[in-house]
Amino acid sequence: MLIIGVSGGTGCGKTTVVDQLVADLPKEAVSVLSQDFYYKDLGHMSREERSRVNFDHPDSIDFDLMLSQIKELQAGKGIDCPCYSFVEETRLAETLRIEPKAILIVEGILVFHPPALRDLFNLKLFIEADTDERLLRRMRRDLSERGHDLDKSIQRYREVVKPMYDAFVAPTRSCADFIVPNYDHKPANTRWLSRMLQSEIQQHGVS
Ligand SMILES: Nc1ncnc2c1ncn2[C@@H]1O[C@H](COP(=O)(O)OP(=O)(O)O)[C@@H](O)[C@H]1O
Ligand SMILES: Nc1ccn([C@@H]2O[C@H](COP(=O)(O)O)[C@@H](O)[C@H]2O)c(=O)n1
Repeated sequence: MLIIGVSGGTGCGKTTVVDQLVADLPKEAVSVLSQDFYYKDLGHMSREERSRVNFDHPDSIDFDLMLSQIKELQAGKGIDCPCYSFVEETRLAETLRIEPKAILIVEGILVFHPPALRDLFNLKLFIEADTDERLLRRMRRDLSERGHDLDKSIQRYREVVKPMYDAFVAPTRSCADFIVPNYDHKPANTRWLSRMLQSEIQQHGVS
């Protein structure tokens, strides 16, 4: 199994780039894991308490579970991974079945932070967009999809998102094999990677 890590700051376009790659590859050959699936279960907290959690700090993610599930996939076993609601800000009761395939893409702002996870990747991509553009994309998404209001979104960005990006995300840029630009209305070029992965699949099969 080839494991590809995709990281970069919030709003840089990780999901967009991963979707592009998945669309270019046979669906039986690729599965995707998002770091977001592994936000810790905060079901024991009130909505008010959850809204004060720092969701950009590595401690907010259950990296132990994430690592053990990736290792299960590597061992050829399917996993039931947790599902997360951004609106409820906690884990949902349902799980998502993911089967092992030839290529596993793992994406998230902090996936290059824990050395044990970083070292599992055969290829590391860091997606890059201007900071102001990332902020604008994020605000639009927070308001339209994640149930945040404007004040909450601005406050979180100032107090948590930006300082945590500087402390935990930006320093991992240098460990990436490739920096992939994804500027405003200039979609990232991922054709080179799709071609490389297609030839890998042809040589080694889909599972
Ligand atoms: N090159 C681009 N130009 C304009 N908007 C983009 C571009 N890439 C992504 N977006 C938009 O920005 C938002 C955040 O992108 P997304 O892929 O979800 O980022 P991430 O997963 O890194 O947080 C989405 O609404 C997406 O459609
Ligand atoms: N309840 C939550 C949990 C996380 N976030 C934000 O999501 C960002 C990471 O996801 P991306 O798709 O943007 O990479 C992270 O910056 C958290 O602040 C949230 O808003 N609410």
